[in-house]
Amino acid sequence: MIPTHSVTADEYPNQATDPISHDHRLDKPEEACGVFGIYAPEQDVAKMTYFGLYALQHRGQESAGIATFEDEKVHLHKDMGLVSQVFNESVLTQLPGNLAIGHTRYSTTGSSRKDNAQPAVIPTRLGSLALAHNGNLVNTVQLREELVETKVSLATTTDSELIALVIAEAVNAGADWLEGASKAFHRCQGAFSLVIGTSVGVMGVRDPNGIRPLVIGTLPGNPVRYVLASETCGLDIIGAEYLRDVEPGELVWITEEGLASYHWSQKPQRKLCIFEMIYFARPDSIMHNESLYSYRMRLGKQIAAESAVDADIVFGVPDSGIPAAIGFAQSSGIPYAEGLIKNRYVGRTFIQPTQSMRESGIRMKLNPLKDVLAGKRVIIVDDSIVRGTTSRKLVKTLREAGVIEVHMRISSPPVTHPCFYGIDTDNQDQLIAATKSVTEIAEQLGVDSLAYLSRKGMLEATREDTNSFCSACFTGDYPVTIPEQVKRSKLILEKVAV
Ligand SMILES: O=P(O)(O)OC[C@H]1O[C@H](OP(=O)(O)OP(=O)(O)O)[C@H](O)[C@@H]1O
Ligand SMILES: NC(=O)CC[C@H](N)C(=O)O
Ligand code: SF4
Ligand SMILES: [Mg+2]
Repeated sequence: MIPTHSVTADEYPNQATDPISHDHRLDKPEEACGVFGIYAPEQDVAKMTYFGLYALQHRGQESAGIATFEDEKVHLHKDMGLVSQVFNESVLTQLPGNLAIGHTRYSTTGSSRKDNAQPAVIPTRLGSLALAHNGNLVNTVQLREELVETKVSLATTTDSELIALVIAEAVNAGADWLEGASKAFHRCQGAFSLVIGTSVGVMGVRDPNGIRPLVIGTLPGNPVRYVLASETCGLDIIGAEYLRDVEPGELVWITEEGLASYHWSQKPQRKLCIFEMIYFARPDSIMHNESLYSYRMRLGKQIAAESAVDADIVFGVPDSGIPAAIGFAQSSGIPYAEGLIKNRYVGRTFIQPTQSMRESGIRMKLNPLKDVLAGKRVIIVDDSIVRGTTSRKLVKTLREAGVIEVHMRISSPPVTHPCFYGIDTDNQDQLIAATKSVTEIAEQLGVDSLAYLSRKGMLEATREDTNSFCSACFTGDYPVTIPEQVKRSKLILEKVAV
């Protein structure tokens, strides 16, 4: 267990100790986070938040934190590590309150260190606010400059703290919580699904495009109490029932009076991240009234229809490639088998911060079943190829295990563009499909054949309006304009207008 300590909001540092220029990971997105919020005075809100974060652990594994509000008093505990390492029974008992918010982080703006862990707690004229953010702003530099100009001191190098500070600025200028928050959101550009705690209640907010998910649940009992979570798996774990999504451009305000809804943005236009559906969110989470497991199975069926090939067995790359592989097997009639066994104690390799950690992580994580594979023609299905690290290693491993033909099928299109909204698909020059054709990638990976899913197949399989998704990492068509200087940091191969 990692030793932890609890701090009150008053002890929270408010001096900038990590100037922007010293932070090598500023504006270098890596992943998306998990957020959770609950208003339930009759419950142990810290413990409920702990369980909610536990279910959202796949969204961020660097740090975790919980803030509870006990009337005017804020209790905050956060540290580096997994939820199970940061919290234990005795820490949780030091977090009493009527309401709580929580966060699991994968840093996207600001380095991975304790000061940058969330929730961010900021004092205001109306008392403290605590904020947990999933997403990534694209106007961080501009916001930071505006705040520095008004002599606001920064305690962290995250974009999330800036959101909290602009809310505080509006509140300190005389606005109430709701006015202050909606004023502040107009200054933020990019992806933000937020859960905000105050002494009065909990807010749930989504940016006008609803790029990152955020759902509302209800707890059984009288009066009805409300819960917010990044995904429905965060509701299931505490026995809350899924009510609905927070809508793009919506603010829900959960207090003793119940839940009130406000539409703070005049121009909401839904652009949910399609990568959440393909890979990032948990397969047991519900989006559009069905599990992502079902959507991913349909993707597998679709790629089987688009790129059939003869083989002896089909298997998926654990974990996230499995539903699509099952769909492929069902549709093609080729038997599904397990070809790789995953060491369940190794997490997501895609989200490791360095390439060498990713490389060693894959070997530790996946081991071939030689007796199943030897002498076979195999179809291996994965949800995505980003840098190509996983596939390159796996093909080598399969050949060593005696496989005679490797046919790789990917249940998404080639990733050609970086993400600026909170998932680390890396700089453009690191994306294998940004510089190579499918034939060249197949050669580099050493497969007998390689096929990706079509963009049309990916979008139509959602059974939703195909315009209601962000799919910029497959197209370069970014729904929220990226400032030129931010573009230049990652769109290395494109001609960026200056
Ligand atoms: O081309 P790459 O850069 O290697 O990235 C793509 C791989 O990373 C992800 O898996 P990961 O192992 O991170 O997580 P999972 O266990 O949820 O599948 C994804 O499912 C691909 O397998
Ligand atoms: N991955 C995320 O959603 C992280 C939120 C925020 N941008 C941070 O870096 O802390
Ligand atoms: S660019 Fe890709 S990963 Fe980023 S939000 Fe859009 S679809 Fe998701
Ligand atoms: Mg994977």
